[in-house]
Amino acid sequence: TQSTRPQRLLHAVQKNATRGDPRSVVKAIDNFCRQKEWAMNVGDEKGCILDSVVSEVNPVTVLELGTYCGYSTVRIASLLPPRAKIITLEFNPDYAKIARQVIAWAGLEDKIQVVEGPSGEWIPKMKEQFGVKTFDLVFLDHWKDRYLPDTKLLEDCGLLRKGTILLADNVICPGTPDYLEYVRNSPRYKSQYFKSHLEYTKAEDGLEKSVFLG
Ligand SMILES: Cc1cc(-c2n[nH]c(CCNC(=O)c3cc(-c4ccc(F)cc4)cc(O)c3O)n2)ccn1
Ligand SMILES: [Mg+2]
Repeated sequence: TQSTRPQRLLHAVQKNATRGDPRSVVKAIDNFCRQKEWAMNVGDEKGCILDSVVSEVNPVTVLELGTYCGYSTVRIASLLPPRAKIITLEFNPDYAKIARQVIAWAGLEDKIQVVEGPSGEWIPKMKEQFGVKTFDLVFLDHWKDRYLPDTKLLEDCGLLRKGTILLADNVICPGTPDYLEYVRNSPRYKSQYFKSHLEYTKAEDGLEKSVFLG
């Protein structure tokens, strides 16, 4: 039977990356997506902006919304201090299966928990299920129409603290206009736009970094 794109991406990792070497996993995925098939990873250009924000925040507890094949999960986890953890939510079970294998190839399974299911259902369970108090960093990279409702849900569930950083992918392409309007106009956030390009293309896209002011 025909393989899927995530399966072909995983095979490219297993063929070209070194086990236990997260940076080689990231490079193998970027090469596959640039030379063979486009895929919706944050990519290397926006990935460097992600790296700089993660290094600046030095988070202990990270929430990622939208795992896909685990590219940004591996990118973030490779920069975290030893006892830091990432919880990453993925809606599609086939993507989650691939992501777990990419994460294992990078040797980062101890830092990462892949959770399957819709963000709207899992966010209210974070405290009781995973013993989370508040998140230091939230990377929004899931369904674009869920960025705003899920940000409000995170606020209402007390999962954000003064200084929590929200970093949102795709705020231009595919675009998240209602989310942008909210974080740029709400007195509870200080926002900054990092102009870049849609992964592996010349189309404009960017990341929006927003600090929750409490
Ligand atoms: C827990 C939970 C998780 C999810 C969830 N899990 N996985 C995702 C993936 C979402 N990501 C995207 O759709 C996406 C799309 C594009 C794109 C596509 C086509 C184009 F032409 C141009 C750009 C580019 C990107 O960078 C993207 O990130 N959502 C959903 C709900 N609840
Ligand atoms: Mg994205």
